[in-house]
Amino acid sequence: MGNWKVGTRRSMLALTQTNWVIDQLKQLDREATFERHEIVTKGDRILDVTLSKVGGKGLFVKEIEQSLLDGETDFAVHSLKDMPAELPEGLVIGAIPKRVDPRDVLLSKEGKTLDELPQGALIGTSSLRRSAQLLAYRPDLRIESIRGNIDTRIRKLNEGNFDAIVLAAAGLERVNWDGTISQFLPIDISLPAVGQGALAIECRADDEETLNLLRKFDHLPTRLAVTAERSFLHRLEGGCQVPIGAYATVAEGEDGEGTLITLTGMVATPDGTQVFKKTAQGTDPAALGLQVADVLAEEGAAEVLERVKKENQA
Ligand SMILES: NCc1[nH]cc(CCC(=O)O)c1CC(=O)O
Repeated sequence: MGNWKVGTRRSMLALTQTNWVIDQLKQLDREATFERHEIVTKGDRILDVTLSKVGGKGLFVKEIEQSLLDGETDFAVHSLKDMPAELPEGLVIGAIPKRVDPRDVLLSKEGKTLDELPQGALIGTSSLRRSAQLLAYRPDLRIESIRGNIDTRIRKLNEGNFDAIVLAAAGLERVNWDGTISQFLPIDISLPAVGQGALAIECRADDEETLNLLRKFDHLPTRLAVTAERSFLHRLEGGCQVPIGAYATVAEGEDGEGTLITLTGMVATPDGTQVFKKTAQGTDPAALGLQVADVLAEEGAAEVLERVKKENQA
C-alpha cells in the first residue's frame, strides 16, 4: 500500500531508468502507486562547459536530493556513477538493483574498432578517465570534449564532428540503442567509472516505509561490488579532476556475506603517460577499497593526485 513520489531527471536515459524501476517495484508490490516528478538539474542546464570544470558529478543530483530532503519526493533513481562518494546527511541508497554491462563502448564512423581508427583520429569524450586510458593505449589519438545527453552525442558523431565517441554500454542498452555500438572496450583497456552500469535508488534515511519497499529490489552482489569501488574513490578523494576508475566483481553464484570480492583500481595522469593499476581480493568491500587505494597511492598515484590538484588551482 502507498503512493510514492519519484524524483527523476528529464533526459531520455533518466526517464527510461525511472520507468523501469517503477515497473519492477509494481511487480514487487501490486498495491503501490507511483507519481513521477521531473526535475531539471544544474548539470542539465549547463551544457557548454566541461563537467570537471564546473563542479562535477554533484551537478546531476543536488536538486533531486533537495527535493527528497524537503519531502517533495520519496525516492529518486540515479545512475550510480553520477553520485558523489558521500551522500548528504539524512539520505541513503535504499536499493542498488542488479548491475548491467559495466564496459565503455566505442561508437565510430563505419563501425571501426579502436585498433582500426586512422592515425590521429579525433575522439569525442569529456571524461578524463576515458581520454587518459585511450591515450595510454593509442597516444596518437586526439581528444576533444563533447557534452550533452546520449542522443546529442550520437548526433554530433553522425554530423561528422568526430571519428568516434566513447559512451557507457549500460546507457545505450537501457534505451535500446546498443545497435549503434562499434566495439565493447575491454576492461583492461578502459577500466569503467566507479559504479558504471549500476543504478542507485536514493531515499530519506528515516523513511522506513520507502526503505521496506526498496529493500526487496536490492542486489547484494552488486552492492558489495560498488561499495568496494566507492570506498576506493572516497579514499582518493577523486573528484572529476583526476582520471580514476574502478571495477569490482563478486564470484558468480555467491550472494552472501563472506563473499570474495575482486577489485581493480586505476589512477592515471590526464595525458595517459602514467597509469597506476592494482587488483586485490577481500571479503570486506569497504576495507578492500581502502587497501587498493593505499597501495596505489604508495606506488605513485598520490604524487599524480597532488600534481593534478595543484595544476587545477593554478
Ligand atoms: N556521464 C553520464 C552518464 N551517467 C550514466 C550514464 C549511463 C551509464 C551508467 O549507468 O553507468 C551516462 C552516460 C555515459 O557515460 O555514456
